[in-house]
Amino acid sequence: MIGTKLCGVTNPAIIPCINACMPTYVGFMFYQQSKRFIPMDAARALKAQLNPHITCVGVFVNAEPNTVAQALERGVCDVAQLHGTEDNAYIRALTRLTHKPIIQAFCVKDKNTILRANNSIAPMVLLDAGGGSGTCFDWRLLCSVNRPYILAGGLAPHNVYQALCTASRYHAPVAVDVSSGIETNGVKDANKITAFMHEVARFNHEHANTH
Ligand SMILES: O=C(O)c1ccccc1NCC(=O)[C@H](O)[C@H](O)COP(=O)(O)O
Repeated sequence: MIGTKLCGVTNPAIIPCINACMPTYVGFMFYQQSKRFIPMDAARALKAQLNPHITCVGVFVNAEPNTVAQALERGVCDVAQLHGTEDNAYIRALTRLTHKPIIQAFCVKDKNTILRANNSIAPMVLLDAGGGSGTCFDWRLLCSVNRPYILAGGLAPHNVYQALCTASRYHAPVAVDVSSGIETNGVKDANKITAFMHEVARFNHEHANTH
């Protein structure tokens, strides 16, 4: 079963739709320069309204390890996604402060990015095109992946099924991540969320015995 991560949630009005769809993860952007930035107090309030079986991911860009560890330890989020230039030394420093799960994001440009992701000491990597940009990378590069990963970057209801078909020829992701593709005019859109989740469920149903 391939999971789902709905990223950049800021609006309490979308929570009933998310609870009805039951994604694996919901992402909160704690990077102030992001147009999807949400303060930690507001994220905590949204988390309290989410079904407790949904895992909340805090997205950070080159934040101080202490800031990330505190958000995890105080329960603002369950998992930290590192979306800047954090390296293995940073991850070692963070894991001295917290044992909570970490996802390291990579903006895939070429095969070299995939090789760097393969060598990450983070328990999970997210392969993206550019943070929240709505653009895809060349999915054929996934032929070089040799570890569990989350697929991101320009996914949307119209292309997520095809992305999963292409990725699964090489190495299926554990989950797909989406942000821009479930928005209309910068706001999360219940119809697009439902359509995205439906497409992933369709793939899972049709490939039930192959992953
Ligand atoms: O979403 C942002 O604004 C963002 C800004 C800076 C770094 C990361 C950001 N998003 C992280 C995510 O996990 C997005 O879901 C991922 O990049 C995919 O975004 P999209 O291509 O828009 O689906």
